[in-house]
Amino acid sequence: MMKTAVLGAGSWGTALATVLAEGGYAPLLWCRSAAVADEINEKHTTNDYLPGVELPGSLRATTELADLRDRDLILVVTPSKAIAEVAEKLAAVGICPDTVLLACTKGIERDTGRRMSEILQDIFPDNPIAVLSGPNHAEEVARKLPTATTIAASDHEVAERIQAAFTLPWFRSYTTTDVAGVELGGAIKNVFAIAGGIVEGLGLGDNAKAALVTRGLTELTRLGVALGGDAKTFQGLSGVGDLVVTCYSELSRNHRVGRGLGEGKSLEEITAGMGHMVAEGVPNTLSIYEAARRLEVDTPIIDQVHHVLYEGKSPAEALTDLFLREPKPEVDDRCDGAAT
Ligand SMILES: NC(=O)C1=CN([C@@H]2O[C@H](COP(=O)(O)OP(=O)(O)OC[C@H]3O[C@@H](n4cnc5c(N)ncnc54)[C@H](O)[C@@H]3O)[C@@H](O)[C@H]2O)C=CC1
Ligand SMILES: O=C(CO)COP(=O)(O)O
Repeated sequence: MMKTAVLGAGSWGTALATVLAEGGYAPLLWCRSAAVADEINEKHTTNDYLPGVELPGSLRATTELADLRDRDLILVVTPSKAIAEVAEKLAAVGICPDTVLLACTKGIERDTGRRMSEILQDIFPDNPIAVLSGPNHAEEVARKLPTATTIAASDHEVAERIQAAFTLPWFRSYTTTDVAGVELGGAIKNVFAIAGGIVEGLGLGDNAKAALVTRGLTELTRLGVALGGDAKTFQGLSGVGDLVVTCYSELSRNHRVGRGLGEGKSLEEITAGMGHMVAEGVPNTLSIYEAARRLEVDTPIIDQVHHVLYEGKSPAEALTDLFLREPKPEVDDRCDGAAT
């Protein structure tokens, strides 16, 4: 059986560690904080991240990166802004060349536009790199509520090995070789999750939400294909699946950011109230907006979320500007029937 570890003990890293533990993989969870590691080892809880959840006894925590040296599979689940720094530290302690690194963080690096798996591949050029992403709220996974996800690796055999570790009566995983598509869906949907929250905060109703999700999928696909993903992948769990779950769910931190903005709160006020929790859509809106501008892809909803977050535009004005754009057909015949 593979020896496993998880790098990053926030809600998602810990929830994924519970899946591995339930499958008999006895994961080692690397925590930045000694207090979090002690709580996990002594009480089998992590009340700041997954309150009310009893963690499996076979899940052990450590603060020593060197303890991860002998692992066959390492899940990387820090926030996107920390992934390069933590991965560099792991590289400095050294891991085996055949250790598989599985990126579970959702985001795109600003300035370089690198996906999380590309950051890992640059730091670990000889190691196999894979990605896990889907409609997966940590709080539900940790409570063993039925969940499906996607595992991507350019080498299908690697994806299948990981899939075996993520197959339980309540956790199902699917494989693909479209690494870019899976990662891009998870990162880009964060921006639409903020927009979904804005729709709720403004009290705009269900028609508006359906329009956002549908037009959002068109926009996500258009940008995702331009950035190297396969259009079919965006119809799957890591694309439309994740878009729907975060646009509709109160569990989504990005959704909560958007709702606060719609209710008239400032971004600073909202993020201060979220404590240690990351809403990746906040930095991701910048990196994704900038990537779209570099490629000259039309992204009207992403543009408006950017203007609300970073240019002080009011959500109501952003909505009016979206609706009063030049009228156009829903499907553009000039583009082989692709939605415009
Ligand atoms: N929470 C969820 O339901 C899901 C989260 N994700 C993604 O997983 C990633 C991690 O999110 P969560 O676990 O939810 O985070 P979280 O908001 O629960 O906690 C953040 C974690 O990151 C750690 N951290 C912050 N800065 C760090 C640094 N510089 N070095 C090392 N660790 C650092 C904190 O100590 C904490 O453990 C994000 O990219 C998120 O989008 C993906 C799917 C589901
Ligand atoms: O990605 C997620 C669910 O699939 C978690 O969403 P948030 O980061 O918005 O909480």
